[in-house]
Amino acid sequence: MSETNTRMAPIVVDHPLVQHKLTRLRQASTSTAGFRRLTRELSLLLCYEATRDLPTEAVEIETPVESTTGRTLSGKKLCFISILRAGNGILDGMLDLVPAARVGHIGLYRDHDTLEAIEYYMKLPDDVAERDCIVVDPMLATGHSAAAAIDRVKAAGVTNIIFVCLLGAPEGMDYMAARHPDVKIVTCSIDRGLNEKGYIVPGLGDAGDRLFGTR
Ligand SMILES: O=P(O)(O)OC[C@H]1O[C@H](OP(=O)(O)OP(=O)(O)O)[C@H](O)[C@@H]1O
Ligand SMILES: O=c1cc[nH]c(=O)[nH]1
Ligand SMILES: [Mg+2]
Repeated sequence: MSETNTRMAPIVVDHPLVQHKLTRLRQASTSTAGFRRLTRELSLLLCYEATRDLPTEAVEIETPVESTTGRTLSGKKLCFISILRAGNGILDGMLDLVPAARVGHIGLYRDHDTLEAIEYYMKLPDDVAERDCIVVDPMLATGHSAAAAIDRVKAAGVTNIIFVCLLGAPEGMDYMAARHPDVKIVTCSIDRGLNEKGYIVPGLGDAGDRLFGTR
């Protein structure tokens, strides 16, 4: 996969709280309830980073003491897009921080043999093209799922997209840089690579199964 010059550098959030929670999340001994809670907490912290460059505007307000000028969010409204099913684990924390955001869903699963993304569902808000979008999925392994989801989001007319994940592999980072160099990636870690089954190593296992207790 050739590298492009316009590749946007990924943001790896190395805050001590993030790294502590990520380590607990990785541990095989962490329960389903613990995994879900840690994912939600990490999502809040990732959302904080992903929204760092949102534009703001000055507004005049009255505090109980005097008039002052504050800043509020301006510009396009937000839409979170969850890649089902594991993306829903991230969505909860994001919505805690931005409760007014609209939400889209794209259903994809990885074919275990080919590692290609197979689509089974899509529902985006009617006005998605007028919004900035944050696409969420805990794992960026080969990058096939994220790239396929972002193809769909761009086809719906969205021009400003950020991808948020808990873990990325270098392979997925390269694939995204080639397919969607304009998309900023925010993650807790870029791990060593992929194993022969396409799992991130050291990773955290199958995020969907660990979130929903399906295996
Ligand atoms: O980068 P890739 O190689 O495409 O792998 C990442 C995808 O794999 C996982 O989903 P999975 O297919 O396990 O579906 P699930 O969320 O329903 O468990 C994960 O949540 C990503 O969507
Ligand atoms: O390690 C991985 C790779 C893809 N999907 C997961 O859930 N985990
Ligand atoms: Mg899964």
